[in-house]
Amino acid sequence: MLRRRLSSLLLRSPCSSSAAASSCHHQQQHHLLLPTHAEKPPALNLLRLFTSLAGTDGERPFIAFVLGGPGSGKGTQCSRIASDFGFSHVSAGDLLRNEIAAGTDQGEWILEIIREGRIVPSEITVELVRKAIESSTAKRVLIDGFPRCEENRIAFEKITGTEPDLVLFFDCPEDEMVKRLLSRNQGRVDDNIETIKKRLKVFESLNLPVVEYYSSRGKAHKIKATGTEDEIFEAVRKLFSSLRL
Ligand SMILES: Nc1ncnc2c1ncn2[C@@H]1O[C@H](COP(=O)(O)OP(=O)(O)O)[C@@H](O)[C@H]1O
Ligand SMILES: O=c1ccn([C@@H]2O[C@H](COP(=O)(O)OP(=O)(O)O)[C@@H](O)[C@H]2O)c(=O)[nH]1
Ligand SMILES: [Mg+2]
Repeated sequence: MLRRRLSSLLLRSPCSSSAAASSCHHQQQHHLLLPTHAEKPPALNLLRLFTSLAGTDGERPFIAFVLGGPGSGKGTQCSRIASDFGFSHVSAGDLLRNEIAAGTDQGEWILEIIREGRIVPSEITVELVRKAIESSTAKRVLIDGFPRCEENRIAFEKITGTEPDLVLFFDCPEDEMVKRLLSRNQGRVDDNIETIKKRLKVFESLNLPVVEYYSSRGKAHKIKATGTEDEIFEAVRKLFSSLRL
């Protein structure tokens, strides 16, 4: 059943759901990132694969993707994992907000996508994430809030030639996520009820399939994301303590 759903997901266009259709309106221009099985990664990217994710000792860092709905507590728990387990914390959302803060045309365009709760094209995010991993000196890296959809995942894996070692999934009920986002108070353009509703739809239709994909490969670990921050971190700590890092 899961396999049937996965294969149908992988066979169809990565942005074919209604929520995705609007999120990937630049799909035509990004044909190189689409997951046609016959397609080979561009030579330049293949070259990068051997240089960009390797540290000075020639090994890439341990990579954990941290996923969960908006407001599920990804950022909060990532900070704690980073300080207790020596991870570098790369937040894809923060990387995009840095682009906005830089005041470029591209930043303005990203702002509109975020304001509408849509997903920024992989071409931009994968490069930001790749550069952040490359410039980190840490041996362990958390990628918070990425990949957001199958297209992101496939583009990342193609361009970097690597898969995450672990995927953490914070499982949180929608009403709790909405409550947390409405009281986050960070002045974010997307923490309003209209955008939150769209983000929840995008999460369910596009991000959950990524979690299912990694579940089917035995890489995803689900953490119950309700309760206090401390309670949730206890479950996280157990998992990370059991890893051979
Ligand atoms: N366990 C928790 N209980 C209540 N509020 C929480 C909990 N974890 C995080 N929060 C708060 O909820 C909001 C969203 O958390 P955040 O870590 O930013 O989530 P995400 O990165 O998944 O959107 C923040 O204001 C944060 O302080
Ligand atoms: O890989 C990513 C990460 C984030 N976003 C955009 O940035 C917003 C905020 O992401 P962030 O992870 O900061 O939100 P959170 O889930 O933490 O509330 C998302 O809704 C998307 O519009 C994106 O397009 N691609
Ligand atoms: Mg966050």
